[in-house]
Amino acid sequence: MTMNIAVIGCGAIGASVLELLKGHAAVQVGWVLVPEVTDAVRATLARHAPQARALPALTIEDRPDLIVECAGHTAIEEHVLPALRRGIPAVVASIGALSAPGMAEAVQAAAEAGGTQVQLLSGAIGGVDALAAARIGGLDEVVYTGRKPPLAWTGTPAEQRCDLASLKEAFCIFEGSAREAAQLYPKNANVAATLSLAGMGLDRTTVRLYADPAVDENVHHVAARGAFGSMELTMRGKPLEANPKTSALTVYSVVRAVLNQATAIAI
Ligand SMILES: NC(=O)C1=CN([C@@H]2O[C@H](COP(=O)(O)OP(=O)(O)OC[C@H]3O[C@@H](n4cnc5c(N)ncnc54)[C@H](O)[C@@H]3O)[C@@H](O)[C@H]2O)C=CC1
Ligand SMILES: O=C([O-])CC(=O)C(=O)O
Repeated sequence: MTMNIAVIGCGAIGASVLELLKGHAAVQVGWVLVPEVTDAVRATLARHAPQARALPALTIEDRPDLIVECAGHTAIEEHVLPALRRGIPAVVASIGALSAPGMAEAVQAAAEAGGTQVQLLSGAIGGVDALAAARIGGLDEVVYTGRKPPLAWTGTPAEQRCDLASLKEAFCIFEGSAREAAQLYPKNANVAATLSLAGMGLDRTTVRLYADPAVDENVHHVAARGAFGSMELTMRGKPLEANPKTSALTVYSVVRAVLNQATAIAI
């Protein structure tokens, strides 16, 4: 049976997800939710998902089997909560949205009210499975360091901390909790929120963010220790051409999650 999904967002991630799901036997994209149906959105749909309807929100008649959020923090309140309340399951990329006061509780309440589930994606990071398992035994420390080229921090508070264009060496633009990082850098610190929700929580996970002219990838480093032992992981994610803030692995993580819901064996 074909699963009929709604994709929220048609930017760098959304468009690539549509491209990868194009023609897939198990999944059809029936809806693409965007604030405005621009020429760029129409062109993307014409290329990759001509069967999909682009609209600003689902109507009560629209009932996808799954909604797939790859839009931004505001999409959680706008689209994910109402869908969950209607019993439509969701997969979510903008995990940092759960750092806003009351939002994690609101997501949980909406899923419980609808008798459904929301999956928080691993996105640009790996090792979330290990960290979430390690949490069961007890964690003592989780430290996340995110390092991106200066350009990836344009349009963020980093611009007030340094002159991104003239940086000659790595500059620490943020040090603090994952909660604060996710609030200040909603397009760059979703990974920090994911690791903290899997591990020690938004307030006890140490986060350092760097603008680093020496890297041309998005470098994510996690160090954790606890009853299980310790782990250390470095991801060097290639940025998407359409958005240097976002690593390509995020797209593959979205597609993996969708296919895992649509196929007999999930991995
Ligand atoms: N978990 C992870 O590892 C990562 C998560 N992300 C999340 O994914 C989001 C999207 O990333 P990109 O595609 O690179 O961004 P983008 O800026 O290229 O595209 C965002 C798209 O979503 C649309 N959009 C924004 N707000 C919306 C709303 N409330 N409802 C419907 N559509 C909306 C925009 O119009 C645009 O089409 C990021 O803002 C971030 O929250 C991004 C990178 C990694
Ligand atoms: O895509 C990435 O490298 C990570 C990212 O932007 C985020 O954590 O929000």
